[in-house]
Amino acid sequence: MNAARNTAQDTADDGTTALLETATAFQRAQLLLAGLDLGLFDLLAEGPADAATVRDRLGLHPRGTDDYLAALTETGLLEHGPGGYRNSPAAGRHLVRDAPAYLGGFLRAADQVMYPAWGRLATALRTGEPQAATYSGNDMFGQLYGDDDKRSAFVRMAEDASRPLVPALTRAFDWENRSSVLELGGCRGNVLAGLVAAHPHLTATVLDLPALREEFDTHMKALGTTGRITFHGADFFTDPLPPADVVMIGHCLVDWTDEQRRALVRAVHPAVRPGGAFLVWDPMIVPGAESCLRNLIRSLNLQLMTPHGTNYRLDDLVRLLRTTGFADVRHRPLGQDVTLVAAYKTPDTAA
Ligand SMILES: C[S@@+](CC[C@H](N)C(=O)[O-])C[C@H]1O[C@@H](n2cnc3c(N)ncnc32)[C@H](O)[C@@H]1O
Repeated sequence: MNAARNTAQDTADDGTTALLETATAFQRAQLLLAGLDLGLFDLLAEGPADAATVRDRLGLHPRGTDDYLAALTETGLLEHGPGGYRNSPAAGRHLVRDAPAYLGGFLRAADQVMYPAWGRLATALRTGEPQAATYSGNDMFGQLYGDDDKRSAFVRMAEDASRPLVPALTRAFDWENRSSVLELGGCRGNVLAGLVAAHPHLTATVLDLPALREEFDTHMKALGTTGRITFHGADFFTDPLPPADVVMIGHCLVDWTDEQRRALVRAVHPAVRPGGAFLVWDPMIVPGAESCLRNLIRSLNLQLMTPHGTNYRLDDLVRLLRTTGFADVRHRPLGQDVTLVAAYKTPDTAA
């Protein structure tokens, strides 16, 4: 055997390095998730600390602490200077409890629910069965919402995923010329709260399962928006949908099968007032787009996490909206790999 063939250069060039990095990507994920679990980023939000202080304050064993902090520094999540370790700006914004853009709800779900389920991807691919340990059977929302901790964890995860989209959503549509908006699956009203803050003339309604009413009331109180947004407790598959100029649904159609998506879109059409619009935002699969791999992975995540969910193709949704009777369908990227689709209904000219 030629020893020169074993150089790092050779193995990198034949794809070994990239392949091994992919195979061990869970190790990098745990660098971040363990920091969250340990409270490291909260500690460093108080001020810089050296390794000994971190060890003492978090009760860590000396064996791994130095390497761990050095590794987090290499990832860019920590910075190291004269005062010791400190959070990077991104860690300070997103990994510190009480920071406005804290992503702990999503990251804890990633750690505690998604991470173990991804270890069973092969089983899911063989059986088609979800692998989340948080519910069983088909009534996912019924089971999650029947347990205070699971409901709270789910709601926070969902909000962390949609919160970064709100500023773009307030700008990506002509809200000024509409007066009412109904959000289907609008959860605790977090997205609508951002929307009405930017467009105070809007009359806004969240339609979501009745089990979320209390969460909604508490959240509106916390945001200081009580009375500004109405909660309509209903099942969007079986109950009548109240009419609005704009009906909106986000991070939601992905939870269902193609057949359920078709049924929901058909139910929405009569609820959109003439001249109004139906807005859908989701991490849709757009072949050839830079987001394609990430959204295919998100689709597999939905297959692990939900009884029915998959991401769907943008083209399929556009076709469905046109065949349902929407006159004009447009789309644009919203950020975070999410596409916003706006389907317009023709104005009523009979009057
Ligand atoms: C993934 S969450 C998205 C929440 C919100 N749109 C966001 O992006 O933050 C899906 C939402 O759909 C709601 N939902 C699920 N099934 C529903 C049904 N049959 N009728 C009404 N809402 C439903 C859930 O309660 C949940 O709030």
